[in-house]
Amino acid sequence: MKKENHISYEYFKNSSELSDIEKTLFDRAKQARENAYAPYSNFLVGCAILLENGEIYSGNNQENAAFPSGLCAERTTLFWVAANFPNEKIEKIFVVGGPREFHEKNPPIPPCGACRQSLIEYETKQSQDIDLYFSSMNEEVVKVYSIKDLLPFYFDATFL
Ligand SMILES: O=c1ccn([C@H]2C[C@H](O)[C@@H](CO)O2)c(=O)[nH]1
Ligand SMILES: [Zn+2]
Repeated sequence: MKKENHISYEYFKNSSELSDIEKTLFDRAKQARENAYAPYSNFLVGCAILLENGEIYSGNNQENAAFPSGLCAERTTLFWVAANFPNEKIEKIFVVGGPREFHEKNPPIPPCGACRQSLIEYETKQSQDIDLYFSSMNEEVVKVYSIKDLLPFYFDATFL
């Protein structure tokens, strides 16, 4: 039996199409990207997280001379938020990435597989979907309505 799994997502040609809170998140993620510690890849990523209490927290990728010891912007920010506000639900996450020397053609940067798995953990835990936006510096934005849409057949605690 063949089955299909489709996802819906939103595409913004330019950030001017975003709502005010979305623009704020985009700005915060871009600011955080400036402080990324990425001397090895020169690929800078910023992330901003909106909690249900209205607070916004941001972070960026942190690399290491021992390459696998570094961490992506999404998990750096997510783990800090989860460590400090374990009971606040996450409403929206905005990710902005691209090479240090940015080119107009650089596409929106989606979270890597490991980050998708970590993000799923917290979406499942809070029993509320998270809007995830990802963009490049050229202002094109993709929005998905749940982390689950980025990770079909995801593994979570229900299997344990
Ligand atoms: O969505 C992504 C993709 C990559 N990176 C980081 C990891 C590494 O530091 C650099 C190059 O992969 O970008 C992120 O932070 N988030
Ligand atoms: Zn990642």
